[in-house]
Amino acid sequence: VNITGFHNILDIAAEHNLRLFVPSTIGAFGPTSPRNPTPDLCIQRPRTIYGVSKVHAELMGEYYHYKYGLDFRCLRYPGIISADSQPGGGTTDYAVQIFHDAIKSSKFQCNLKPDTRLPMMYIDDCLKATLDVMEAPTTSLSMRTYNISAMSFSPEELVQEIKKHIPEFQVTYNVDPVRQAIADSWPMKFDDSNARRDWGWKHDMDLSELVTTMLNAIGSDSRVAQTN
Ligand SMILES: NC(=O)C1=CN([C@@H]2O[C@H](COP(=O)(O)OP(=O)(O)OC[C@H]3O[C@@H](n4cnc5c(N)ncnc54)[C@H](O)[C@@H]3O)[C@@H](O)[C@H]2O)C=CC1
Ligand SMILES: CC(=O)[C@H](N)C(=O)O
Repeated sequence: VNITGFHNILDIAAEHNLRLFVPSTIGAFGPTSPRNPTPDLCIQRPRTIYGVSKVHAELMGEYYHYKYGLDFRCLRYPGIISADSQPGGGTTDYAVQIFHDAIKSSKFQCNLKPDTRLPMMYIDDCLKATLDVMEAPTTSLSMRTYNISAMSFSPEELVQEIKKHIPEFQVTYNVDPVRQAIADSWPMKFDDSNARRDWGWKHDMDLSELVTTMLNAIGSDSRVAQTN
């Protein structure tokens, strides 16, 4: 999807003079990238095929832009958190599963170390940034691939915020060495100053409001399910 399928998309977009958006990720960086903060432009040697495919997408999109004039736009998303979809097994998805388990049982087993800091963002901010960059005037874009950021937190910080709502909430840590190694190679904090300067990016939701929003959304879904 990120490589062969993407080549097809590039050719179709160039042929039909389309404006093309491609999501990249914090995973497009690796252990030799600066991590705190990680700027837009720095070394990118990810050690996952996911990250390699995303760097490929960023570079191919920018090649088509400079070579063929394709209006390619790309955002590096942090871990995206929403109540609308089940976690898909990603390295940041502990930060989605934790809310479901907190509501269901007030217990959660975390697969990352308590101090593993990663950039995160609520889905509404992700969608806002995507629409904003797609509607930005071309003349405002000094780059074609931008970091965007909202918050960075660790599992222990997230747990403390959830405990403000569910004091009995209990967490145990059963670290998954594969996901921990990936997380330890990713940015801890994003520098998104270029996006904020060029096209006015600004996030709306911080950690405290994220926890309130997610617990309310999943809590109400759970009550509806019980009623049904
Ligand atoms: N969820 C996250 O935290 C982050 C996501 N991203 C990127 O955002 C994009 C979307 O991610 P998610 O929504 O989390 O993924 P997801 O796995 O939840 O959704 C992917 C969707 O694409 C569909 N799909 C798969 N193959 C397809 C194909 N050949 N043709 C058409 N549709 C196809 C799937 O049915 C699914 O609905 C991905 O490129 C991912 O790398 C980047 C950073 C963070
Ligand atoms: C941050 C990502 O790109 C992905 N969702 C993951 O958590 O692995």
